[in-house]
Amino acid sequence: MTDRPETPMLDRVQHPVDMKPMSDGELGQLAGELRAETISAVSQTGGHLGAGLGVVELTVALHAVFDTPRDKIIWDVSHQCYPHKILTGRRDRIRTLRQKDGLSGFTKRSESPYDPFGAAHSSTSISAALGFAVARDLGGRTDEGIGDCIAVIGDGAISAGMAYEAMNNAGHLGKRLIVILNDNEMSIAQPVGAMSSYLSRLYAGAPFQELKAAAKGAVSFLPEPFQEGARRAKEMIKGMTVGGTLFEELGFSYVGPIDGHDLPSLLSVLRTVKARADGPVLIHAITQKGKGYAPAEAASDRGHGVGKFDVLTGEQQKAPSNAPSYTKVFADALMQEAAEDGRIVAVTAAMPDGTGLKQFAERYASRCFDVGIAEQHAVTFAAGMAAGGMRPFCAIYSTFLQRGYDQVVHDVALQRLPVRFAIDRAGLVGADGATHAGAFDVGFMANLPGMVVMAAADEAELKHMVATAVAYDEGPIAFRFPRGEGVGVEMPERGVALEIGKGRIVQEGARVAVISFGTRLGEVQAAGEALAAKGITPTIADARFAKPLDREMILDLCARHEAVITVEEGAVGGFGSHVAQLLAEEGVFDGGLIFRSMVLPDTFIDQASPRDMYDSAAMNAEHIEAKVLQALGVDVLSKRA
Ligand SMILES: Cc1ncc(C[n+]2csc(CCOP(=O)(O)OP(=O)(O)O)c2C)c(N)n1
Ligand SMILES: CC(=O)[C@@H](O)[C@H](O)COP(=O)(O)O
Ligand SMILES: [Mg+2]
Repeated sequence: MTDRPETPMLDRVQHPVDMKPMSDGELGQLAGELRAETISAVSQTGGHLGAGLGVVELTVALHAVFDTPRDKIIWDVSHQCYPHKILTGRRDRIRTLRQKDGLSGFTKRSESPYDPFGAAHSSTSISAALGFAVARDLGGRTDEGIGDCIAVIGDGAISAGMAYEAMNNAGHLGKRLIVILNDNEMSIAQPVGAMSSYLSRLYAGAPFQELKAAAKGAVSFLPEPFQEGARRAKEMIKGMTVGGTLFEELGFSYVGPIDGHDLPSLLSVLRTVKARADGPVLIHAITQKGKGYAPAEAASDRGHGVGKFDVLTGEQQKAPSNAPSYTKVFADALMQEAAEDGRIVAVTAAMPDGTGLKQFAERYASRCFDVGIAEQHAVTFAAGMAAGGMRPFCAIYSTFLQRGYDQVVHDVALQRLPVRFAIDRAGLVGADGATHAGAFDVGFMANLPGMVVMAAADEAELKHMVATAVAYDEGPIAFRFPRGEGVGVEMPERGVALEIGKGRIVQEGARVAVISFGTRLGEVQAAGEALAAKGITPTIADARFAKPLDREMILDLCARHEAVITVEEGAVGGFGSHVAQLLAEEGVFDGGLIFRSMVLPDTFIDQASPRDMYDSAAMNAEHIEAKVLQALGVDVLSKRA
């Protein structure tokens, strides 16, 4: 396979309508070329490879049978959408995936009418598709009209509660709705949980379709050649189980399992379902993540997320690294603490690799819990363990913790339970873009009574914060840290518990104090050096805590400086807002203090490198320098001249 494959059939497709005249044989050729083009594109951009490769045939079949964009295909998580993007007018930009000003790595309404619903967090597709179906039936309008509503959801994503809430509602409403369960027996890591085992049992050991094509309701949907087999299957299933599949009990017609790489079968089933469905239907397609690209098929994560790679060898480019990642520092520190304290347990919601807990699980199997994509449950489960005398660490990305917020409020904070929240991917994360930005956690955690909220300025601080969280049993405590590698500071042998609510002065200066919360500290220091060359030496402090604030330190800094500036990697409502509240309450503004707060702008920032994203947020060293000069009334332009 070359970097730019020959794609004569794919070259004929600008939009799905160009597939309509193709024969089934030509569609088969198209699928092969689409797979090659996907591999070629991702080799140049990096990104989510395995999931897209697993749905190539499904993507072709869906666009061949249905009439998008009138019919709505809603991809769950949508990390598998690259082949869909190639077929829907975006092939010319597919090599800009996940880059600044390029295509998003996920579906996005503003990008294309073929993306009727944006996603990136999982398990939303059935709810959204049902919403479209109800809108359709109530006479709602979109520019393209509304036809069939199709949710494509993975076996990992269907483990989340929201999917069941949606199926419960869909079964009750009885609207025509198509759900395709793309079952590749993989989440990012190995799938976990009873639902995963149930799905395996639905097809384990059985040939596709003829044996278990469907139980009762599904038979009528099947193409004629399958019906006799399905009838026989029904008889067999009757003998084996009480009632139908779980999906049928919820009110869906269940079709499957079918081989999701067998294009003729897929086309046949989709055409029949399109022609005959009169209520909710679930099609269970068995696929292979990474299908058709040996290095992805062989990888333990089936090529879930890859860097740029050599197509021929599969070898991925690795950026040189100067320091351990924050994630690794967290996980190592936690394992070190866990060796001394048997009450420490760890929880991840389907992200054992991403949170670093994989190693923890290997060493302390009985004390580490991957609960699947179930952040709400993860939080309350941790709360239960805390109530039961354990010291739970709930390791969740900032963006995914959003989903467990009521549980944080109602189950943890309200009961003052000592759950430790390790909030990874805080701040702007880069290629995953706005959906994955860790922008809001300081705001939504620090406003909760009794919650302690810390941010690590570097990897040594992170180690101390892990130790602080271990030692703190009075109530909930959270610490945040970003994606990517640390700054390379010297690391203590072991973390030391910090005094709760105490910051530190990093550099003494005059006139202006810059108080940093989190890893912008490096940029603040760089700004400090640039300012020193201009004759201004700022005092620099590391707040460590957004809650409780170090009132004494902050008020003292205000008393000793003309201007105070806060800097944080988060949206308004976070650290700076709490400082402003303190200063207002204490009447500090009445004395004429100049105060500025640097936060993320009030907009969702599209994907780019983290540095570029912070540039567009005006939060890099040069922006901090400019903010200091402006606060002090220094005319920046004439100074530069
Ligand atoms: C709410 C939420 N939690 C976690 C994730 C991280 N995540 C992205 S894809 C994925 C696995 C999805 O598995 P599955 O639905 O089976 O899709 P596959 O990758 O196997 O195609 C996870 C855990 C997410 N996107 N959203
Ligand atoms: C699609 C998704 O949500 C994850 O795959 C995410 O892209 C992982 O991000 P990290 O690379 O930061 O772990
Ligand atoms: Mg899967």
